[in-house]
Amino acid sequence: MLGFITRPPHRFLSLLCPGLRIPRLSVPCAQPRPRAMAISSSSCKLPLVAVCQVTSTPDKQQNFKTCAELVREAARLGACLAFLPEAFDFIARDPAETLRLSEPLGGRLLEEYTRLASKELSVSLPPRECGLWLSLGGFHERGQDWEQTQKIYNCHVLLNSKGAVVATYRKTHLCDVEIPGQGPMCESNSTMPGPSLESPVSTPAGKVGLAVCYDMRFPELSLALAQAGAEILTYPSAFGSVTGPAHWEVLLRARAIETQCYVVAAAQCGRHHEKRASYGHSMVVDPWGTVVARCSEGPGLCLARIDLSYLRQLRQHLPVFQHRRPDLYGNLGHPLS
Ligand SMILES: O=C(O)CNC(=O)[C@H](CS)NC(=O)CCC(=O)C(=O)O
Repeated sequence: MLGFITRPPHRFLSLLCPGLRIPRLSVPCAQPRPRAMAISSSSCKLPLVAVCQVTSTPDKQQNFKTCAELVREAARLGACLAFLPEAFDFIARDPAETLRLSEPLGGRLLEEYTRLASKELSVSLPPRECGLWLSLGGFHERGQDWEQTQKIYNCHVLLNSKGAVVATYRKTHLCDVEIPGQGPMCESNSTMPGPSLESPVSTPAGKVGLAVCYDMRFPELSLALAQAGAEILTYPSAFGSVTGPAHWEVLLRARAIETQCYVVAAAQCGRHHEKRASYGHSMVVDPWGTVVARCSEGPGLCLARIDLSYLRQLRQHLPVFQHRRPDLYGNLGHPLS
């Protein structure tokens, strides 16, 4: 069976999508393929997810336009769940601007996204089995304590296909780092750390565990989510351009291998303004650690199918969760409350 594990059949479903203007040809199952790429009709029924890559700027309206175009494209291509990166709403020039541009969850921007997610069901799209869910990976949220703290939360919001907020997770590890060559990041200047983890959420693609960007450096969090039932871990990001080449893919693949989850990482890319750029390289990693989809340079999206029977099989063949020794090192990532 090892051969099966190292070359899972769904590996061939990975799609490399060259940017926003995806040729229709890259739609899975939409065209004849060479034999090695053949997709059985049953794999066509596997849920398709879309990972969107953008370059947010301080211009909220323009950012929404770009994201909405990608989300519509994802829906048209048959995705049941689309992922947007951290700071999909905007990337500001300084903490004061970040605070000024922020909104509460009940504000206008989320209302627009609600309309976007739910509208996609009713307009003249081809009928789909699933609606379009949206992972909004890192909304600058004015929380209930805004008046007292004058600080925001970095909030990962999950909308269902009716546009309802089904889960929120507020980034718990804030990125206060000074990497030579990258410019200092001090997220806590404007942001409060979230108080708790969020239990994984059932979606049409599988059970999604919510995290944000810098959280990926803390395997305790991913283990906690996996032990709470996550099948897909999400790390919407705005990763730095120095740490990116060194750590991004290694961390994401490590999180996928050790939790035996799919890992979906929608990323910011390119130059946001004169002071800031991000690494890009949005990707989907399967539970074996294979990168099954990745975005090319610049704004765009890539697609991947989520095969939960493969995930379960892998967990049976390689039962690391049964081999843990909490008696030696404690129960890292103990179950969520
Ligand atoms: O600033 C905003 O508006 C949104 N937040 C972010 O972009 C955050 C904090 S500055 N970025 C990261 O966490 C990058 C982590 C990273 O690059 C690493 O772990 O190496």
